[in-house]
Amino acid sequence: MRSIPVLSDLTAESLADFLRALPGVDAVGLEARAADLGTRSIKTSSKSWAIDTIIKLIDLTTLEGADTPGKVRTLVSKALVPDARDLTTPRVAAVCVYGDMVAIAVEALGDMHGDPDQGKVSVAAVATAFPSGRSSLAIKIADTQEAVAAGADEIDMVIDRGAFLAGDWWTVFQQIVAVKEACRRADGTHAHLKVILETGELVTYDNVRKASWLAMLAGGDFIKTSTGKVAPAATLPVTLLMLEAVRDWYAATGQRIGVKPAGGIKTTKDAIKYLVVVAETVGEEWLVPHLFRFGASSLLNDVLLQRQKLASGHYSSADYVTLD
Ligand SMILES: O=C[C@H](O)COP(=O)(O)O
Repeated sequence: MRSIPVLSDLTAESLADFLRALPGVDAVGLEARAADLGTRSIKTSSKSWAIDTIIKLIDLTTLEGADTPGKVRTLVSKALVPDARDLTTPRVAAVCVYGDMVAIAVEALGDMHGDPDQGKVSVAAVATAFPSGRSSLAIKIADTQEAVAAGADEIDMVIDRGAFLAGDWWTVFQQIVAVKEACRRADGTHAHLKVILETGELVTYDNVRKASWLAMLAGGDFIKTSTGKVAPAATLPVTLLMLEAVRDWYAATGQRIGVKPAGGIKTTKDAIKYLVVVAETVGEEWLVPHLFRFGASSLLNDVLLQRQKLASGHYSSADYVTLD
């Protein structure tokens, strides 16, 4: 890996040179590595640890046009107390909502609003004309600033896939830089920026690798696979590829970037595969809320069923957890 260019030194040309020089992805090798890691089993004694780790890493998500304040308050209740019959169940990392629902989520969290590494629950807001990303930069910046002003701790922005696929990497880069700046608060701190690549629209693994590096070069704190609105959403090979980019970035810069697979992860079994891929690629130290998240709307329900089964030896009745 060549040395990493400094953000302020980058130009359209040097960015393009850097991205073009990234090695091509061996698709067969990548998929074989992901398949191999995905079939590894974990010890029964590790299952309880895995289940609680998954819960602590979930961004519990509702991103529907029909979201109401009541639905967001219910989501927050579930984030805080995932299982009212077992108060040893950990909290999720964050709730993830549209920007206009941030204030509702913040209010509902009250004193428990805060850093998931401290056992509290953050508020993540999707922004920048989610999910399409089709609006002017001014609108994207305003969208971000409004969510941050309302109390969002994290901004999940979408990249401009149209610009990316047209080869206009510089526009994508500049937009991420501008949105990162819009994440800044008056006190100098900034909301964490997750950059959604929407890998299901990027066509090739080479593009996923380029977009990952582009997002990191532009200052993204996290790289996230998908909006959940486009198929395919998160896959194991794509997540592995993004983790490898993060690993190489860390080796070159000493800076740890987070990864968030999102969309379509619904079962504990699948989530455990992701834990194995993380542990084997970047190490278990990445399995903390500020470095890894699952973006998921229904995964928590399955994880709670598995947790109850592990504790009691049998499944609880089907209506034990909420299914929406
Ligand atoms: O970012 C999270 C996704 O929108 C959730 O997708 P999902 O409903 O398939 O779990």
